[in-house]
Amino acid sequence: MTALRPLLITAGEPAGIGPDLVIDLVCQPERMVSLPPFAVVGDPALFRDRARLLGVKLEIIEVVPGQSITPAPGVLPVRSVPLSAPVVAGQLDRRNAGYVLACLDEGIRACLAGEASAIVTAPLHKGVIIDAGYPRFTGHTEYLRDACGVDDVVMMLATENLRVALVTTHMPLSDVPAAVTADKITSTLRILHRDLVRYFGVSAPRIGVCGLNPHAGEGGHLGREDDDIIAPALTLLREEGMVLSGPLPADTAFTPHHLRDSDAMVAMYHDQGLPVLKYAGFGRAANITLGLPIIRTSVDHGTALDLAGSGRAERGSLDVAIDQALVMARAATQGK
Ligand SMILES: NC(=O)c1ccc[n+]([C@@H]2O[C@H](COP(=O)([O-])OP(=O)(O)OC[C@H]3O[C@@H](n4cnc5c(N)ncnc54)[C@H](O)[C@@H]3O)[C@@H](O)[C@H]2O)c1
Ligand SMILES: N[C@H](C(=O)O)[C@H](O)COP(=O)(O)O
Repeated sequence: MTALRPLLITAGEPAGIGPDLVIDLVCQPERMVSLPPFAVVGDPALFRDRARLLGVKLEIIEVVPGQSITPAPGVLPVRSVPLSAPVVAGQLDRRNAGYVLACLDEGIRACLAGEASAIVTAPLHKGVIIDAGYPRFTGHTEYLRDACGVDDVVMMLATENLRVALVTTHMPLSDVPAAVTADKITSTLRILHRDLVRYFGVSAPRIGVCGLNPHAGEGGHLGREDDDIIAPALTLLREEGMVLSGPLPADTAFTPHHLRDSDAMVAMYHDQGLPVLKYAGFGRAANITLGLPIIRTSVDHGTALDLAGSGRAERGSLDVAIDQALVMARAATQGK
């Protein structure tokens, strides 16, 4: 098997639990013997201070692009990006918003340059980045799309037996109906279909698609988008050979009856699909950005400022995100 290039993990919001999670990761001997080379992108001083707060003994080794070291328990390989301001665990500071984006930029650059096999992102705080002077920032997903120069990407979260992909992502609920266009639906489904085959080993994907309105519009009595926009888009894609069910009434789309026949379920908006996924597998799911020229996975949770530095943050989703990135990176290597 071809050796993978190093994996990069961005530590995300420095006042959140991202630093705690990567420190916890490298303290697990069984994880360290099973992982390929990796490095965390962030400020070494942040990890040193957080390890002290957590009462953890940590050796930090700074690595440069192209350098990889064999994972070892208690050793944190760091690709250094300097903080702009000192960090207090649990307290956001706008001055570090540029640092969070610089870490992300370094991960993207390294993946695009072929120096890294994938990027795994710990959570960032969208609000503090927007407040710091990046008004168009809405999340990693959209930032990665723009940084990688692609027209569209798909946010999919996956846990043991459920995959949920979204047509629309980070926008006010009031903007959703106008954003559910035929083009957006067809683009989402084409990206999802292609990446289920490419990265998830699903040779002939069966995809369920939720409607937008209650009871998928109740024949037009509870909204017209289901009949006028979603159904025709699905008809077009079926003519291309896709196996799709829907538009399904979203309230029953996630019942065993439908899930049994679906390799992924598509929701029209964030809180139509993600509460179901997080109910089914919070802490055991990964967030995957499909449609990028690079591989990116993330955790299923946010910055949890209330837990930063407490030692109570659970690492489960970071493990799943790392494992998912490695599966995808190996699939990409084999596909070449
Ligand atoms: N991948 C990402 O970058 C990502 C994902 C989700 C949310 N966020 C951002 O995080 C910020 C905070 O979001 P939120 O408060 O809605 O959600 P959150 O996930 O940070 O917190 C929700 C609840 O879950 C708990 N929790 C979260 N992660 C946990 C963990 N690993 N172990 C134990 N408990 C955990 C928190 O303590 C809190 O009670 C927002 O800015 C949001 O946009 C980022
Ligand atoms: N929608 C994601 C979730 O609820 O878990 C989260 O906000 C992260 O999104 P990005 O990966 O785009 O930052």
